[in-house]
Amino acid sequence: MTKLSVNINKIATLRNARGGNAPDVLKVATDCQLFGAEGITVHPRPDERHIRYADVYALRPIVTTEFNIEGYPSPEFIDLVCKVKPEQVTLVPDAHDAITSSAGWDTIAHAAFLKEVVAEFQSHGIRVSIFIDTNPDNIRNAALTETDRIELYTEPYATNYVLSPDQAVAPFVEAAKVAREVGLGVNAGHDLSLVNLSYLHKNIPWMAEVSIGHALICDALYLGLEQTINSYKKQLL
Ligand SMILES: CC(=O)[C@@H](O)[C@H](O)COP(=O)(O)O
Ligand SMILES: NCC(=O)COP(=O)(O)O
Repeated sequence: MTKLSVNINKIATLRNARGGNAPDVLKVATDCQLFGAEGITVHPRPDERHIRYADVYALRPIVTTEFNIEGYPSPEFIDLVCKVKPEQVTLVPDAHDAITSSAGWDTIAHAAFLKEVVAEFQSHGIRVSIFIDTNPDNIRNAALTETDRIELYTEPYATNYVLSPDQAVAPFVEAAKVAREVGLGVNAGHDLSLVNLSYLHKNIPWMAEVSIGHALICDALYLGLEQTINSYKKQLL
């Protein structure tokens, strides 16, 4: 079964817009799990523009499913993750000022660094996943770091899906097969949505987890908009 981990970054973006505590990130995490999410993902960025380091500590006791913390393994990030001890950490090669994640690791160029960081997290009992594109050499080299899993960076799949689902998914199926051959678990994420998720899952049913944020939170707004407007109209009768 492929688990759904809900990325709640965008809830924090909305909260931060006004400086108060609405929407409440902790309540949203609790409710996501109540409504069936099998994990909660956060990606604290250095500028704390959405999830803050303090949120990550506060979320730890709230997340009773699987807590997945994503980010670039800077000394501050490593310290945070080792203290919070999530079930999983996903290593992402983001630049300090990245708008969002836009590439996977070059696991050949960064082999020694990744191996060291993977070992450090695993020594704290934390499963490690490496964010990666579909290049088979990168995946084979990821296995040499002794990471537990990889997370396939699915933005190219999402972009190309609308042109040709078959062609879009093909490199991802090949990549997931290589990962399976070398003993790595497969996660996937970035720009997955109601439009493209089911096709990816049909083609790679052995994915362990997908983490979805942006589209899922947008859909939650749209799917809830009618009921919400009705509720407000009733206040004005
Ligand atoms: C690692 C990854 O795939 C990203 O999708 C990330 O978690 C999203 O980050 P932002 O919410 O900051 O765009
Ligand atoms: N790891 C991917 C993730 O957590 C969410 O990405 P997105 O759905 O916000 O693009």
